[in-house]
Amino acid sequence: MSTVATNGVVLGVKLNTFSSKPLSSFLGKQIKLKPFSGSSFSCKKGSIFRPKSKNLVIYAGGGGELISYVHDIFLGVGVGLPCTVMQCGDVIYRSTLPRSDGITVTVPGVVLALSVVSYLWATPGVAPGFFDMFVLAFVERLFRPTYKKDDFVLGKKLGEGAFGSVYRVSLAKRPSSKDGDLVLKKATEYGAVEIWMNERVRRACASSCADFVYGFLESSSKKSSEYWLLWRFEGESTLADLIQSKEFPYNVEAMILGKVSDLPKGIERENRIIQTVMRQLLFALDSLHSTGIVHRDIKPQNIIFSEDSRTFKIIDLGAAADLRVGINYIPKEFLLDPRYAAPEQYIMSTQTPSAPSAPVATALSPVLWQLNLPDRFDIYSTGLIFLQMAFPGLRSDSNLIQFKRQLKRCDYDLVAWRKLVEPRANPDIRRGFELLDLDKGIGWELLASMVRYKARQRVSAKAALAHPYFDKEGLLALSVMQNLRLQVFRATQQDYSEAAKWIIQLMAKSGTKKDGGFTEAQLQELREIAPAKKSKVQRNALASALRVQRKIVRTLNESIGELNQRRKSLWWSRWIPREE
Ligand SMILES: Nc1ncnc2c1ncn2[C@@H]1O[C@H](COP(=O)(O)OP(=O)(O)OP(=O)(O)O)[C@@H](O)[C@H]1O
Repeated sequence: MSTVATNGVVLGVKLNTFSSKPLSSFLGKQIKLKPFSGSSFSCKKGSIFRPKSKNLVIYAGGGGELISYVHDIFLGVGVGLPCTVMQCGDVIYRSTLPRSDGITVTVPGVVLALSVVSYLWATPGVAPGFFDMFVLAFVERLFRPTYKKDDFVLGKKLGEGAFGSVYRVSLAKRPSSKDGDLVLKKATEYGAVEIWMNERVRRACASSCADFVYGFLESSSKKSSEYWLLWRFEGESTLADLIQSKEFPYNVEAMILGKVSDLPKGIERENRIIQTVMRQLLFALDSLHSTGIVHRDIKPQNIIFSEDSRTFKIIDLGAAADLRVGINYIPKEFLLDPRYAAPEQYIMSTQTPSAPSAPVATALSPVLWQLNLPDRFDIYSTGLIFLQMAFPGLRSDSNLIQFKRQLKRCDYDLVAWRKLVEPRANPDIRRGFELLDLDKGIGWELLASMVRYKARQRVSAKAALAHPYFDKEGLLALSVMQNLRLQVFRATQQDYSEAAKWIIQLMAKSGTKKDGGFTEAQLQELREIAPAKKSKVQRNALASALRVQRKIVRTLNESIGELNQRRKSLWWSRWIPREE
């Protein structure tokens, strides 16, 4: 396919009416054609074309094929590939061409357009990200109120972490406002990341996280510069405070519903309350993940109850990673809370190179997201919160850590853990299993799909929200569609490694040419079975070599990550306002 409006080598010319030059002088010459009006005209290679204003008939072909191919592809989107939508014959005369009467929709065109749109909108969303960064963020900056250090009157200290202190504050200019209707965090480290994440969240899914007001770099103090972050005061209690109370979950019921339920106290009522908390949590997480942010520090201490909206919201985005542009791509080990962290240390495989630059990271983000499923890190932590809500015995730090040790000994298999503890369980543990076993064990099923060793086998926040556990009437009242959904959910939660083994066995015939199938050696490769045991000395040498190799790869990855981090911090920290 070639477009005559591009440059090319003249393959043949034919005098039509009049020409002052001999025909042969054009042959094999590199010529430059000026695009004529409506230059989107194209035709098959070798076909003859007669420009209106010239007397030459030119065989199109030669150079410029690549440009014209790209040109044709773009023309093809939604319009159809040129010669499939134009009635191009072998010999085309412009005057005989049908006049284009708008866009002609073709199947390949629609498929191509849909594929491009789905890629651009797939999590974490390249296209919405582009709009967010270059339009929404810009417009927001024009209209948002700005603050500086002297605008605040500090109140009570709410918390002090390793990376900053948090205070209730009020505005100095508005003495009438109730003391402390704002929360201020003075962050020494990770403040810039937190400002970035909070601004992204405010634009994309404001209801998921605490209501962020403003963040800036305050460098006027004698100490090293600090990032100041400002939120609206959401409420007094975090989920950690609430679950530590003996009254949990009844203390949450009144807060969420605004009244106390008439139902008698018991596991059914408790289950309802826990369901509501889990639904709110998963909803917040789903919104966060849909916009490409992974929190990485989900724990009851970072879930605040918003008194205004009567919902639980997420706070503390200092350890979050923005997978849309690759900020905080490689996590810092010490940021992860060992009590709630998933077994994998990294949200992205260490084989995934650190994103080289924001545009490349953005363009690749849907692929990297699907390859690594980084959101499942938060799902594991949320599963542990679910577990703590169901089992009061696991609410203390020491018991949670002991549970994690037990689970590790059971190869992170929650079903195996249940088999281990249930026979000798105390009444508290037994009550927890009873609660999860309501409605044919639908709560247990959801929990087990969240707390899994392999990230890929964990359910996503969106899929968890669609789980029948959240249907008010319980499993017995499920409609046909809901039952179908449950079956689909169960099918997607299967571990297919056994099925894969079975298929491999089926494929294993004799491995001869006559019977077909794989040879034993080929099967060995497919099963990824370790090669036959080597001698002890050989094995030791091999193991040491592998260890060294892995260490080198890990160190390289981490250093590249660090370097990129520093390089990247240059571009995105320009978005963070500084105090004037
Ligand atoms: N928007 C808010 N409304 C009400 N309270 C808040 C808000 N944000 C934070 N807090 C309170 O401040 C405390 C500390 O907040 P945050 O976890 O963000 O700080 P941090 O310095 O990262 O703490 P840590 O290092 O302990 O995690 C929270 O536990 C919560 O009680």
